[in-house]
Amino acid sequence: MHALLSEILDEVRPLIGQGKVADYIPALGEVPAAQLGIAVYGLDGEVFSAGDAQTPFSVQSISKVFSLVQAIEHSGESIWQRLGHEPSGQPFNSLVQLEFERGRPRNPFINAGALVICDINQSRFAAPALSMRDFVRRLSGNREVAVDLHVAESEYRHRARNAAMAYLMQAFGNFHNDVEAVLRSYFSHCALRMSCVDLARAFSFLANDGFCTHSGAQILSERQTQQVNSIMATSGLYDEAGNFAYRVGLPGKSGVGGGIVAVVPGRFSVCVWSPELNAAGNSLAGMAALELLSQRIGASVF
Ligand SMILES: NC(=O)CC[C@H](N)C(=O)O
Repeated sequence: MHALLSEILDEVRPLIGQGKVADYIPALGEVPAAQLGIAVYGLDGEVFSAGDAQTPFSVQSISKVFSLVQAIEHSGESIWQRLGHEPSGQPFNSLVQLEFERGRPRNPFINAGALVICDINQSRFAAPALSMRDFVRRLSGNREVAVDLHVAESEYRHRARNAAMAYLMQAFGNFHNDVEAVLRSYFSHCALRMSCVDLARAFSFLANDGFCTHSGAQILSERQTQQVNSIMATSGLYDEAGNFAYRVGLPGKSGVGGGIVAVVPGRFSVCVWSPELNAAGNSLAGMAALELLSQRIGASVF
């Protein structure tokens, strides 16, 4: 597996230079582009990795999965009264659909949906940012995981679009807490810094019927795990979810920090990272690497 992963990275490395590092959040624009890493976490606890797999990066929208899992754990099925689980077919930060659909986001993996999930969690946790940090520390087994305060502050300073979504939902009666406080929580989740190894490990329970082997905890039921994976498969890569299903064929979730996590139920979880993005905001080399991995080992769920 180590050899296969190195081979795949060598094949996709020439793509670096063809994408663009996200700079609409200025602090993210400072990340050097020429980085590439991959880690696979097998259900028996074995880790395989290649390239910059130990380098922490900004998880960004990958945190939307952790937020959803926390919301399901603490608020259960009732969350679906506030948002849907349909693909949006729109960019992650789109506002148009939200107005047409009267403030009810399509799914938890676009920004509007993640903000509603953060609003739900804000009502449950005294210190949502700390609860999230501790949750991902447990899931990843890495007590060093921390929030990059420089990125969180940069996101807050450039929050206009996310704030517009949250206030629009408030106007429709679908937002219950102070918008600025929820935005702070949301940005601190996005600004968590984790490596490919951390993320592959943290997602392993989704490949294992909800059971996290290294912490010995049942995080979600088997049924809830299938549901989260189904939403990743249909909505995890925004308006490119169809292309990801076609090319990679796995439940996955991307972030504008350049990370993409995917799970192969019953086998392993994988995280790939390269900061340059394509037009849909997904890692260009990362998508190509996952496509090759899925093809070579026959991992597509379809
Ligand atoms: N797609 C992403 O990773 C977007 C997350 C980013 N923090 C934002 O709100 O814009």
